[in-house]
Amino acid sequence: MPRELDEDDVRVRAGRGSRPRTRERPDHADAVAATVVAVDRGRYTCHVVGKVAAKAGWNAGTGAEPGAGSGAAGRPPRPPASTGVPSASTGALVAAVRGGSLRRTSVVVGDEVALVGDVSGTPGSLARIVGRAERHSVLRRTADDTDPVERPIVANADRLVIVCALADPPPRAGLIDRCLVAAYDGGLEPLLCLSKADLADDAPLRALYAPLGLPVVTTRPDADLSGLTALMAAHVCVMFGHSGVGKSTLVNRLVPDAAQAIGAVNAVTGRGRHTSSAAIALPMPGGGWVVDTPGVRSFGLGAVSTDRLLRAFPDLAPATAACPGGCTHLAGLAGCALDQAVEDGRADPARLASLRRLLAARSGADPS
Ligand SMILES: Nc1nc2c(ncn2[C@@H]2O[C@H](COP(=O)(O)OP(=O)(O)OP(=O)(O)O)[C@@H](O)[C@H]2O)c(=O)[nH]1
Ligand SMILES: [Zn+2]
Repeated sequence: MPRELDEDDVRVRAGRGSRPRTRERPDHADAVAATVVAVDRGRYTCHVVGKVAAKAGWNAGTGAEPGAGSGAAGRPPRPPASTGVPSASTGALVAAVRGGSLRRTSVVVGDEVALVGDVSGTPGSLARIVGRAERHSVLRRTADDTDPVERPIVANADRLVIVCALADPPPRAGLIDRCLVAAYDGGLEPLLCLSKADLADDAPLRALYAPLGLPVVTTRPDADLSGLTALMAAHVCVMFGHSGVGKSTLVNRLVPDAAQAIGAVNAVTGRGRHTSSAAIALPMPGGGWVVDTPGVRSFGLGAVSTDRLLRAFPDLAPATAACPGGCTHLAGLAGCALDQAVEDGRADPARLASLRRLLAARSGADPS
């Protein structure tokens, strides 16, 4: 796998001990570890979590992105260990820019980074990001389904909370399906949050998603959020959903001082939130983080392959070995071995129907 050189490589391979240190080749022994909580036009707001403990795992390269190869294997996903979830009680917020060696490395909300320079966090100070830890998950989308360029949105999140209103706006299963594909693809555990349960019945959507075995919770203004908080506590959770489904309302209930926390981030970047594309991580009072993302209309999946999606269905994937070459496994195709597997009782028809819905969502067959 290709890997970009990081600054450690540069130092080791240069091999000239007497070489004077320059601004480009600093000694990063004193780097501090931080988590990126907001990104705004080249400015990174970082939450300092302590000293960089070990150099292993810190690099400036992007070669081994999870999801693209290994990360989403073996679905359904296991709940991740909560170790490494930054605690809200530690650390200052520091503004930073990417160091030169990271110019071609993506850094997004949730990335763990190494900072040098002015890490005081005092107004006007600016630190430099000189390393980015390997990611264990990446939520990514493409601009549209024909766009092969993946754009990471959030790194290292454990859970994708797909927020879907039961009414106003009416639920769009197509968008839920696409979010599910992105979660399975990126190594996040999806959960479905059906909001505005005071307005409509949740039974049809629950029935639709039952075969996938994912947690489903409903929320409404007149009931507490204990079901949702139990699933989110101590995890890094991305909230995602169509505009108007009630995401901000939920974030404000999950993080009672959300407005204040967002204000603190804005004060650090000094720029204000860039609403069209910015994600922001906010610490939850009970531990863990909620990453709020702007409402979307669609979710491009141009870079997700059939094989990567199939890994989310370990019960069905083996049967596809008998498919004709290039089989898309969509319904109505002659020779798709998944139909035979259902006929033989080796596969659950409801699971196959769900897989095919996601495959169709991925390939753009669904207009959502
Ligand atoms: N009836 C009902 N209305 C709700 C509920 N949650 C939110 N709303 C209303 O739905 C509207 C949209 O809520 P927001 O929280 O702004 O939605 P959003 O998903 O953050 O929207 P964007 O900011 O566009 O992404 C507001 O008028 C809320 O008051 C709910 O559980 N029930
Ligand atoms: Zn097939």
